[in-house]
Amino acid sequence: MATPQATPQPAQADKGKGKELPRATAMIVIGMAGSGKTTFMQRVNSYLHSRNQPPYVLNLDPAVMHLPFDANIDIRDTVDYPEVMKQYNLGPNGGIMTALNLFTTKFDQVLGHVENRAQSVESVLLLPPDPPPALTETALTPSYVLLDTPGQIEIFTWSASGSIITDALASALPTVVVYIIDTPRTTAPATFMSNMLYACSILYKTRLPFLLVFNKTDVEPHGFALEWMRDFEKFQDALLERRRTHGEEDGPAYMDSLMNSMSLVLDEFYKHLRAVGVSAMTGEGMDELFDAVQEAREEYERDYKPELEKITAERERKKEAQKAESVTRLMRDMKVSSSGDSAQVPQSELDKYLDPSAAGQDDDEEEDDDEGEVIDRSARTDYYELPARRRGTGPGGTVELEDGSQWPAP
Ligand SMILES: Nc1nc2c(ncn2[C@@H]2O[C@H](COP(=O)(O)OP(=O)(O)OP(=O)(O)O)[C@@H](O)[C@H]2O)c(=O)[nH]1
Repeated sequence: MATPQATPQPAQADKGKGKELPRATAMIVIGMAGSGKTTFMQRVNSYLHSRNQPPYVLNLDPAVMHLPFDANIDIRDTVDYPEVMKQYNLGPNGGIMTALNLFTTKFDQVLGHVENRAQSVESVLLLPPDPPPALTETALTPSYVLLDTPGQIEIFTWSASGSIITDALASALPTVVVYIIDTPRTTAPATFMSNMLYACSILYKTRLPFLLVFNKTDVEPHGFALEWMRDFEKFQDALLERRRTHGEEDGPAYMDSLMNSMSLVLDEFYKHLRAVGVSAMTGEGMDELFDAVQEAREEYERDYKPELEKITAERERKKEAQKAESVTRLMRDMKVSSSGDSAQVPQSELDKYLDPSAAGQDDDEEEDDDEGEVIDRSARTDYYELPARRRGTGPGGTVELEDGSQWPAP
């Protein structure tokens, strides 16, 4: 039977394979509005807590009013979404996009927190001085990093910040894209096809291991979807049947021939996909989900990691070349200025070329930076003294540990 502890300890599982993979697996949860992402996050979160494996949770939706689970890092702590809308005169979607862009500029800090917690040894350094006895080091070293994304799917999947966040995370941790589908709303062949095309576009954009999660199976079992994915003739039969029973209701008849052709094209795509059915509401299918995540992690290690390493090396090479070019340009400019033909290069300019991180760091700017600091709520030394409400424990049901602290109930 599948359990989340299937994630191997790096010391054993990855020994002898070059650089050790972090113990944690990142799950980026993406889905159409209303597909059940938040409920799914809550379910996965409480499932892992019930197995004494609290995940490390990131909320990237700045507009969410209420989070029914604890988030270690919450975009709302760093970016004030209503203020962003007001200041930049934006509507709700523009506001979410801008808030995400602003947060992305701080994502190196987020990665710092995540990487520290994902490595078992370093995580000890982040433990509060008196962690409750019920929470052992293993429990505080997450095996899973969960990332909840904004409800408006395109804001994450088709924005530069979404790509930056995905790429950065994938270069730090084994990462899996979890695509949530609202099963009851996918029973019409046309809707199913649209959803699959969207999934296909995300897969090709991220190039990461991909997992289709048919949610709400308590309302509609996902068997029909698996059948359509396995056998395109079954999908084409369903299309014919739908046309017979619904007539032109789903659109003009020529759409059917388009979908017929697409089902053939997507046949190859389906072969590379893992699909599971879950009910975020009842908790059904969680074991199969973690089996599939474990398989996806192995795929990351086998196929994606070597590719990523190649890209990273190439990027480093380009950066070095750019740096060398800047220095050459600077030296040329300095020669001109020392001959008295133009103004001297100010020291601050020199600093910029020689150490870009040191450029323009006066006291005021440092203060501004502190304002947008990314907060790891769980790494605060006074974390356990904070009232449960401040720690984000929502009313979605909690369990009390031996020391009296609250965690989301399974
Ligand atoms: N029956 C059933 N309902 C579900 C399930 N998962 C989610 N829902 C319901 O679906 C609705 C949407 O769920 P959310 O978790 O808010 O969906 P979301 O994708 O986060 O929504 P946005 O944040 O708007 O994108 C809610 O009414 C949930 O109660 C499930 O497994 N079964």
